[in-house]
Amino acid sequence: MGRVSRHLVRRLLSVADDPDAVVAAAPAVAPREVFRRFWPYTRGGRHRLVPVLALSMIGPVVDAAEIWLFKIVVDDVLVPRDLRPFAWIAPAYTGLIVCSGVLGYADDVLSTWVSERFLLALRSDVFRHVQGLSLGFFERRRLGDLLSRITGDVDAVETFLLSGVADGLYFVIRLGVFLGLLFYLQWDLTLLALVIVPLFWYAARRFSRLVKAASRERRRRSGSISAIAEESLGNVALVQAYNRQETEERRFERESVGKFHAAMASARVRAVYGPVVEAIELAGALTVMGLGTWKLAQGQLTLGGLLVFLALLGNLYGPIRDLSRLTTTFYAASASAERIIELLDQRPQVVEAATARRTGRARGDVEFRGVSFRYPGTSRWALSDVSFHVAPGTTLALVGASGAGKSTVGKLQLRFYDPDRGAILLDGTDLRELLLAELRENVAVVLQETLVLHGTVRENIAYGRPDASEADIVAAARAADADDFIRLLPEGYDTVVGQRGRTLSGGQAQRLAIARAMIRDAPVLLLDEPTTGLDAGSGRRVMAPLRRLMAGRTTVVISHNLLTVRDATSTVVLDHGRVVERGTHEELLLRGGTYARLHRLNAKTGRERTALDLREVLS
Ligand SMILES: Nc1ncnc2c1ncn2[C@@H]1O[C@H](COP(=O)(O)OP(=O)(O)OP(=O)(O)O)[C@@H](O)[C@H]1O
Repeated sequence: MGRVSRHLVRRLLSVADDPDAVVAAAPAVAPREVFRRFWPYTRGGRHRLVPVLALSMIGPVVDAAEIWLFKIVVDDVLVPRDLRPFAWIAPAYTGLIVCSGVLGYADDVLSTWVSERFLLALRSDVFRHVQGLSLGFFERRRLGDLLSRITGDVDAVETFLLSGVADGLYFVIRLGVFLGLLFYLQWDLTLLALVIVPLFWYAARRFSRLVKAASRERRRRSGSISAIAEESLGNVALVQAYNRQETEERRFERESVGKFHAAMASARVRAVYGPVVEAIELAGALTVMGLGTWKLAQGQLTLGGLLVFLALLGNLYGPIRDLSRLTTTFYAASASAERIIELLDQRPQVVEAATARRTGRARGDVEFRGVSFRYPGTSRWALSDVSFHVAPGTTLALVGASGAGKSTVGKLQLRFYDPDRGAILLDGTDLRELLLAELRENVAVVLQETLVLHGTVRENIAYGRPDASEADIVAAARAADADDFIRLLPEGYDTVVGQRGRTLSGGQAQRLAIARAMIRDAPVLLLDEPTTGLDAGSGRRVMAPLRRLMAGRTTVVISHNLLTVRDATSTVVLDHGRVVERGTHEELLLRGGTYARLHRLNAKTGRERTALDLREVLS
């Protein structure tokens, strides 16, 4: 091929590059590795693979028998014009068709069962794995892309491993049956027919590489499309309030167009591949036909024999062509497999020690001992040498300007991350030596963002303790001052609150979260700005239930709200990740440091304070 035409072909089949990708392509993985990784998921259905294969063997045998009957029709009925053999040929034909119908049905049902079982096992495992990853992973990844991998890409792995392999074996069996028959009929013609096989393989290899590139791009774009849809629709209020619909549409369209181009590139590859394969096939058939006709003229072959040979040849080239086409399908599916493998290769940053201890219910003694922490991939210390101690049943308030590291303390307390230096202790035991589930059982959280699930009010409260009784739920709601408003909802405790509690007010959602923490009845309580986002009235209303919740528990409260901070047994002031002051409210005021300054500032701004001031100024 000349240089110009080679360049033309490359352009025709190339996939456009995208320098500012929303979702990056997963690293390439060799097909053998893909098999090694996913073969174990066939465990549940492996015993049924044997009948599936046995059934797929019968198909080609039936087809071969049909062609053989055709030979008999030509040589024994048509050429001698003798109708007698037809009396047994007709029922034999019918029998074969019925037989292949029944077996085809069994094959379909069984192979679908095996595939779906595989998908069931793989999808559940991928979900379980992703759910077990640390918070840090989710803070860096795009949710939409994860969803696209768990749904779309998992399906493609099935193609790679089961349908693909089953089809491959089926084609090999067909190939074997027809090749055997052809050799039996005319070994020299058969050898001649096989001359083109290397050409098939060469074409398949060249094309499959192009198909893989296009498929990778398609899957990556699918991930980007889901990611953008999830982000735009998930923040629809922001998008609409700021009239950003057009920008979002453009972003969405850019990825959709990218997917379109990738799909077109893939179609072009396949469209070129089809005729190339046909040309190779034709070359083989013509050569065979030439030699066959010469043999017919020489009387070495009957007409029926030649016709059957050509019919069988079509059946031989079929599976060869299908096998080579299968390699392109394989490569396309392996692009998806790579995206799943990349997910499965993610290790949780926080791992439970093999020697993790069972502690049962903690007393609630919390200590940070010289804790320093940097978020993965960042160079700034979010916390530097932070130490404090909270005795059981007491309250520690964490205050400081925005970005000082307060929420980070909460994340470390829940062991969403491990400190780089120092240790966090619960009842004197390093958190890294505790069972993760047990640690979290001992800590209840109420966060600034309202964590409300799509479900009924009852389900949302019982999320804190799934075995809670109806009486427990109502008691928790009462203690959280939520019972009154819940009863006024259209269906009371059975009212469905939208995702993230969209059908509730901020204060109501917060009280629901308090009820959930209440029902959990954990010895340690973590409150991250529980009154932020609420107006003065709602904030005050939440205070009483909060106090009830805090009573008798070790509480770490991150707050800008004077009411919560004043109640605290002691207060720690953080600045740029360091503890700059500590003491009680009065001590800190007397000291005249940061706390006192912030307090004075707040007194000045008084009622006019805005949400922004609240982040900078302690109230
Ligand atoms: N997931 C993250 N990855 C990287 N850096 C982070 C991450 N989360 C927080 N940070 C950084 O760590 C620092 C401390 O953040 P943190 O959320 O603890 O502050 P904060 O005191 O709770 O602030 P605020 O009062 O505004 O909630 C900030 O500089 C922030 O940019």
